[in-house]
Amino acid sequence: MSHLLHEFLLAAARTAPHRPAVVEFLGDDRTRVVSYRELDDLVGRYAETLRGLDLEVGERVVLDSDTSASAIAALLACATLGLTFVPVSPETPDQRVRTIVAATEPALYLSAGEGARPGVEGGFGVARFGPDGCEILRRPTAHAGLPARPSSGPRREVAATDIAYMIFTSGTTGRPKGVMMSHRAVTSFYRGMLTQRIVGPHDRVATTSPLQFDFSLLDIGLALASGAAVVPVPRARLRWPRRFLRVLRDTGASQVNGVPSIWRQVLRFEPDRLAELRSIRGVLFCGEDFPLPELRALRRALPEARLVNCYGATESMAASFTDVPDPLPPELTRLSIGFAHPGAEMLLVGEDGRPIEEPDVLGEIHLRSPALFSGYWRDRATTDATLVPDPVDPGSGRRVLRTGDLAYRGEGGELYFRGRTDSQVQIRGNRVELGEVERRLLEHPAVTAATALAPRGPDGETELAAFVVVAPGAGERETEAELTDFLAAALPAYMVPGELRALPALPVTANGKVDRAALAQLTEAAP
Ligand SMILES: Nc1ncnc2c1ncn2[C@@H]1O[C@H](COS(=O)(=O)NC(=O)C[C@H](N)c2ccccc2)[C@@H](O)[C@H]1O
Repeated sequence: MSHLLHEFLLAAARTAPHRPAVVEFLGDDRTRVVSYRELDDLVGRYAETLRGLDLEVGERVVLDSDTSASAIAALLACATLGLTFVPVSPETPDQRVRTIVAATEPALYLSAGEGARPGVEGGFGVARFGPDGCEILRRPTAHAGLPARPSSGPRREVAATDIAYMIFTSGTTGRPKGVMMSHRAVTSFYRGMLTQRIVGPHDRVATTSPLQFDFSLLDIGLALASGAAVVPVPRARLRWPRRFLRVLRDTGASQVNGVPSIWRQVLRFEPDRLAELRSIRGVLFCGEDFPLPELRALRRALPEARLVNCYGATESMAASFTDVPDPLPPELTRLSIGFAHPGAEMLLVGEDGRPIEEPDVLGEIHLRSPALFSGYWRDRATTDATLVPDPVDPGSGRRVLRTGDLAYRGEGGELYFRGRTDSQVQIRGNRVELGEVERRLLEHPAVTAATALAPRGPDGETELAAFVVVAPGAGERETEAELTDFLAAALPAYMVPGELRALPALPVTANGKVDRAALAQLTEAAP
């Protein structure tokens, strides 16, 4: 199997060209199937058009689209030419696209729509792509960003260490960081993922994440590397439980991947309709803790499905795949993130820099893996703070990924996620792990989802606040009052939120994670 992304993902085009590679939902009862042969042909046609621009390996291409057969062909065409694609999607605000364009100085803006976003200026070329081909609307005026190569001609050979894509994550500093992932890192991760045998050639993998989120790239890799089909779920259909389930039914989806929040409204309002979808054999989720009451509801609706908790960061695409216990023991209060996929290792490191082997001791996860990113784009300092010397042998020169995630080991050595290092807050001088407040809230029978945060109040004091979603039928106001007592009965006073509110739903970010910044704005402490 090749170390190059496009060869790795199109291998099935040679062995099973007629099998479906992408199944697109066109509207109720109407789908469009694109075979591996057709996908491969589209990649070839796009690559031929892009080759005419005479770009060099390593130049950037901003790829602006929803997930679709054409978008998959576009990213594979970029990979074929060694062009680094930078995926953005309709959820990416124009301002953020402008920031990404300014940072990456792309040679080309490749869009499924009408071209570059309003206000996005630069010497880059503009091209539009679709099922019928790729059309150059404006040639690049300058190949920005690459040092001139006086001697030899432009670089054409694609090496596995070339950067396949760059994903911009909103760094905690607020300035987005460009995570550079090489062909070798991505295909190494895909190999590790394939050992889990999550899907086979007859599966149809529903992907619900926007192209700007690398979860979508995991889904595309999982499907295509397994000879299965990708089923892009239109984003607008995710918000309506019945419409979402209709897409899964009409496309014959057998695997459904997404962050926990995609299930929230389905489990609340349409659990029975979900239970009717016998074709669903597997669910994979990632990105944040899946609230256990909701996970139990998912298990009840899909008793036969394999549920996989996938943990990891964009800097290595992911790191571990852990099956949710079946049945889910009633007394279970925490989900394991298990062990790293074969070929990788998650170390726990204490504050003293020493590796932790014994159970029940909190440490920071450090990842050893062939899938590690190549660094943050033009940000050496942040890269060096993240790709740190191997804690087992600092003098060796080897580097590992410092994840910023806290965890502890269970009796069998398996890991349990315990929040981010920056989710440890000090409340009136006491250390508080926000996850602990959330877990206690989730133990209340009326609570189905909970988020705790510690916004800084107007007086500079850090106040504890919590937001919950209560089960249908549980009164929101009385539950709020009851919950404060429920927490006070189990937690020290400084861990009881001063503000506790029930919401019909938790706000989520474009990637579907709970939007803590939006919740902080709702608190009384907000300026
Ligand atoms: N299963 C988890 N439980 C609990 N906290 C988690 C979990 N998966 C991540 N996280 C958290 O999310 C952080 C990573 O955030 S991220 O860089 O935006 N990347 C992602 O969220 C998605 C990630 N690249 C990915 C893509 C595809 C499959 C799996 C994972 C991790 O460091 C954890 O803090």
